[in-house]
Amino acid sequence: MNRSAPAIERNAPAKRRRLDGSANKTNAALHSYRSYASVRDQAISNANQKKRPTGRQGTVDTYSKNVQHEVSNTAEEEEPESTEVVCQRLIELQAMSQRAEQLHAKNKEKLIRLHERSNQSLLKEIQPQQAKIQELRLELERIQGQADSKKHRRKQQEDEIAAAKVREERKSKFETDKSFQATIEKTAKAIEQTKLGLPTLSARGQDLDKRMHEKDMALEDVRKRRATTQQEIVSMEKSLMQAAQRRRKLYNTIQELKGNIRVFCRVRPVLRSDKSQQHTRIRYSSDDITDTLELEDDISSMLGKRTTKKYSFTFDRIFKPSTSQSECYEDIAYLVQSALDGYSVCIFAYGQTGSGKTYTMQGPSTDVSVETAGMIPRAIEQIYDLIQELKKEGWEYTMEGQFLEIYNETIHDLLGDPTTYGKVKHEIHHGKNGRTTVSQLKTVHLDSPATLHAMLRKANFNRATGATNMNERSSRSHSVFTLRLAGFNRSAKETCTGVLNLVDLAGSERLALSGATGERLKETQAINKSLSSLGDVIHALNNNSKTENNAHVPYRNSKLTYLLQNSLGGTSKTLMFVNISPLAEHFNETLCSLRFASKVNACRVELPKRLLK
Ligand SMILES: Nc1ncnc2c1ncn2[C@@H]1O[C@H](COP(=O)(O)OP(=O)(O)OP(=O)(O)O)[C@@H](O)[C@H]1O
Repeated sequence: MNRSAPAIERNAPAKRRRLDGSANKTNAALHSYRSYASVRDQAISNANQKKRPTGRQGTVDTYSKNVQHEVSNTAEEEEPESTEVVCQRLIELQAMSQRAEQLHAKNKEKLIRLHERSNQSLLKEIQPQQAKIQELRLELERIQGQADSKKHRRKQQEDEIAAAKVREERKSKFETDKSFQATIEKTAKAIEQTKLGLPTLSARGQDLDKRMHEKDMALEDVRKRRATTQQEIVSMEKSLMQAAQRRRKLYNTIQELKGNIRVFCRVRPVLRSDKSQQHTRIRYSSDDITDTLELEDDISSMLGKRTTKKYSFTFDRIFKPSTSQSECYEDIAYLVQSALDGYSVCIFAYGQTGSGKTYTMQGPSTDVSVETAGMIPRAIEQIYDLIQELKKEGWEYTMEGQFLEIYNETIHDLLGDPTTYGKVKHEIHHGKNGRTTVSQLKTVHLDSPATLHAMLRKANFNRATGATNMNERSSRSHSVFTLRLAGFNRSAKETCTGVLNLVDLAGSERLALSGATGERLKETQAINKSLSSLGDVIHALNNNSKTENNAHVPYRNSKLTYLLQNSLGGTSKTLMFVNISPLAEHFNETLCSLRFASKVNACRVELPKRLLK
């Protein structure tokens, strides 16, 4: 309705214009007819005036003439007509006039009707529009009214909210004030009560203080008793340790008396650089005297049944992967002391490549520190310290070091000129006094730890010469560090000489290496020869100890066994480190090394004797 109302309003003027047009046309026709009728009426009236002065007949004639004259004047100048014609004409004119009048009236009536009709239709058309307009107006007014009432309501609400806010603020202020007042009152009451209870509290406080003091005293007493107990525990632990040490020493002495070569086993940790991180399952156990390790291996039978096979080995000491260099050294320190006491001591490391022989003997190839230093630097350090101690008892010591390498069954002087390798022949001699010497070896006088470190650096450098890398060369040759100690006690007129041999053997897995050619084949054959000779020597020594025979021991079969003759079967104090890898992929090689070490452990050698000059 709202949308159609303006349309109707828009169309109304056009319709009005159309109706006005037709009314105008009728008016124009009426106007022209009226002009014509007025001219005619004027003529007739003129004619009548002219006729009136005379008699009736004369009047008519005059009138006719005048009319004729007037008509001719009015229309055109015509020929004078007869009265009859004029009358006739007049009658005609009158008839015409009547007809015109009638037409006029008719037209007028028609026009009026037309007007009325058009007005009515207009009215009809306008009426609904007006009604709509009215409706719209009413709607507008209603909406306006609603808007106004809403506005009014909103205003009222706003006013109410503002009033409520004011009320709320007043209320909260009032409540805050009230609660504040209540708190003040409460606090005042509490203060009052506290004041009243103060004497009781102070009495209770004193009582508490007294009890606290008593408890403190009791605690102190307990502390004292605990400290005493702890001291007792420490001293008991100490005496237990001492007892264990004594038992071990005793055991060592028994072993020495029996002539056994002692064996220490060391398991290296899994390294980040190891390709496979899967390790062998190893169980460790120990009693007061020996340590045992048990390797576990899962075996599948032909029928697919899986069983776990265990391999158990007992050695004098077993060092777990977590054992530090210093812990390892603690157990060989007494041997180093023996070298100062005039014994020949030999410590050698056996194991496959990468099992930690060089690490044990010297320390890591990089980042050597006080913690990671191996057995050689620690031994020298200890010897220096002991020499200082023994000075107080009148002993003067000198130390000399030699470092050789057995590579392809040839001895190289690691402290000499590497360009002369293979050109200089080094001979091994065993003296009657149990001393072994090698000819043409450079001897370094070790008067300070610094000279020792310089010597080790030079030996390592020479060992690396000609090899693709040091680790490779170290696994393909045996290295022997010899420390000779000569002591003289001026006041006691006593002398003593000791020897400490520290041997890092070639990788034992090389024994199984096959398919090598050229230089590698030669190396493999040489390592095979020396390590299998070592095995043969151990085997023969074992047999001798079992049968109590003194059968031939094939020391001369390799440079290594010949060099170590006095250490293996002689009067030396010998200790072997069997280094093993923790990795599952090296399980078989580990097993071989442990079996070999067990045989070495069972070997009986001659009783150690002090070396004489
Ligand atoms: N107990 C250990 N703690 C930490 N790292 C070790 C330990 N034992 C060995 N390693 C590391 O394992 C790697 C191999 O050790 P090492 O070179 O001593 O073996 P190796 O048996 O002497 O080998 P090769 O026969 O080739 O001379 C080195 O990187 C070494 O630093």
